[in-house]
Amino acid sequence: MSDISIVIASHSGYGHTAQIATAVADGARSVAGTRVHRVDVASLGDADWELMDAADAIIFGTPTYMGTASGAFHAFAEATSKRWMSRAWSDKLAAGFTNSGSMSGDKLHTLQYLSLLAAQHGMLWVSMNLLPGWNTTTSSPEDDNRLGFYLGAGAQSFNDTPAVHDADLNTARHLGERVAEHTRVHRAGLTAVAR
Ligand SMILES: Cc1cc2nc3c(=O)[nH]c(=O)nc-3n(C[C@H](O)[C@H](O)[C@H](O)COP(=O)(O)O)c2cc1C
Repeated sequence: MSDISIVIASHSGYGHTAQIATAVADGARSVAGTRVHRVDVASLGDADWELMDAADAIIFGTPTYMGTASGAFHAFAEATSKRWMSRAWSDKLAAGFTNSGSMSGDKLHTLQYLSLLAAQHGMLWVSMNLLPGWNTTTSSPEDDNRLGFYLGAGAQSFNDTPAVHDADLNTARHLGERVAEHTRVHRAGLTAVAR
């Protein structure tokens, strides 16, 4: 089977979400036969759009600003409307991640927004399938999925330091790996059906 291609299309105003995006990319790359590309949705060129058009999967990422995706990400989402019209991204796999300053910070709304964007494009959304951590007296904030999101990867970064949390990086790697694995399964199924 030829390599699959995954694009991580993300924005980061101050660098935290970019670190989460790197972890998602590392997770995806850990699956043999996966080519991973990163595009910054705040400064897209023709080559970036071509990468997304050719990808088997697109993983959307954005910080949560004012309870939703950043302005730069929203501008990108609007710019995808030409692809919406032509159904260029239908049946690609999709997933999402977000990062914000508060533990909740209304990140769920951002993940819902990302999944809706994917649904508008007719994409196939990949959830976390990672049970929540840090929800018993014996568990720890170092657990994977410490914030308990199912729809996508949620990360929390304190506003006064560039550091991001190790557990969130692990959670992001899990998402990237899961998307890559399912993208390979999907590709194999398409190939089998076409025979
Ligand atoms: C304009 C703006 C709005 C923000 N709104 C929220 C918010 O709604 N919820 C939250 O938890 N944090 C909020 N934050 C904090 C950011 O989510 C946090 O600093 C995050 O780590 C930024 O990611 P970045 O470094 O990738 O830009 C906001 C920050 C900015 C600059």
